[in-house]
Amino acid sequence: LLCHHSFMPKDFPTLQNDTFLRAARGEETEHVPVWCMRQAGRYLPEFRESRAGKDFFDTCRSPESCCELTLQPLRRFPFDAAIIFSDILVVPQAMGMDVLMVAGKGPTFPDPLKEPEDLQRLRTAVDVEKELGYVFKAITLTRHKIEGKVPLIGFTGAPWTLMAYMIEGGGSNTYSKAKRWLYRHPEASHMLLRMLTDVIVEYLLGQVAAGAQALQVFDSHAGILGPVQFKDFSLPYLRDIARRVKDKLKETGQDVPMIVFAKDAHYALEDLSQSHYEVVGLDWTIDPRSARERTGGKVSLQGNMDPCALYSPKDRISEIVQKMVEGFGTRGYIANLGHGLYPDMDPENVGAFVEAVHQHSKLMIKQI
Ligand SMILES: Cc1c2[nH]c(c1CCC(=O)O)Cc1[nH]c(c(CCC(=O)O)c1C)Cc1[nH]c(c(CCC(=O)O)c1C)Cc1[nH]c(c(C)c1CCC(=O)O)C2
Repeated sequence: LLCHHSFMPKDFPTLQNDTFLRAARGEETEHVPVWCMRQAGRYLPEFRESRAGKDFFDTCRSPESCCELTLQPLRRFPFDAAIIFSDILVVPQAMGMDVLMVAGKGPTFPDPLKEPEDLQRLRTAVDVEKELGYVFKAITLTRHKIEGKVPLIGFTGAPWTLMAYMIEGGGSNTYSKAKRWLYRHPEASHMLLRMLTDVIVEYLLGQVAAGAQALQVFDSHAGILGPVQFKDFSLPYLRDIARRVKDKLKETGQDVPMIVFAKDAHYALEDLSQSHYEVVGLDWTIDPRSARERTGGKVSLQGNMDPCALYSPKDRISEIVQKMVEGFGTRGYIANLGHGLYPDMDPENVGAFVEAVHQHSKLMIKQI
């Protein structure tokens, strides 16, 4: 990896707002930082216009488009972080699988993995620079164009979540095809999860070399696993990813905060808080105070307003935010939603959410 990226000085603009990075490390801040999952998304008319008539993954492969879409929400709202526009399914593509984005249906694999023999179809040694270099280019370009306003977050899907898509061939209610593998083909499952982990580690390191200042790992389908299967088929790989990325970055004196978001995995909160990630992301099914207790102040927390609370009138949003910030406390806390924004949400209410986080937290911090 070193020889590919050669760590050329990229002369990035100086970071002016490091609130998000400080909160990730549990340091003092003047306000609670805030960003939203899917902040670059279809709820913005300018996003819909930029995306109109273009294939989703073609857009992902255009660094200029990714840069523009990443910057759009920052022009409207004082978010404290940006997340690079891309998708978690670029990793299965890099391993040789076809993935299409079908309007009204979502991601679709025309030829999903059916049986363990199908693993032979996957590329074993993935050259991430060759297959995913377009993401690295998008990150470098965006890091320049963001002009140091806020940090840029890179991301990946977690091994279990990607495995689930590769076997299901798309979204599912039960994920029974993917879970069938876990019960019927545990060894092949572990082999696939190991293959994904190896690619993900290189992919995240490439994103940091390209300019990502924080990394989030999305285990969106963690909730479909129970505690026993999560411990066996997800947690070890999440830990391995953080450990290997951090060890490698340490060699070059870099320190990039990592966030793990295992949606609906409340049963795993204690384990997640001891899995080498600085930040644990939470969905809205977890009470802020109990999340603090259960993680014992070992990590920063991120989340977790129910996205649907954004359908409330603005004064109600402000009250909900106040309770949430009081529950988490202002230290070691990054405000976010418990999952992504939906396409029918009102941008004005997103603005009200951001403003409420800043307002309430500033007052609370002054009173400490
Ligand atoms: C599961 C998952 C995917 N992609 C992602 C996840 C993990 C987060 C989560 O749990 O939601 C991650 C993701 N996808 C996208 C981002 C960009 C950054 C951001 O959050 O603003 C991120 C971080 C863009 C996107 N990825 C997608 C869109 C919308 C489609 C479009 O722009 O045409 C965006 C903005 C498409 C996508 N891609 C995926 C789905 C389920 C969908 C929605 C399909 C649909 O509802 O029709 C897979």
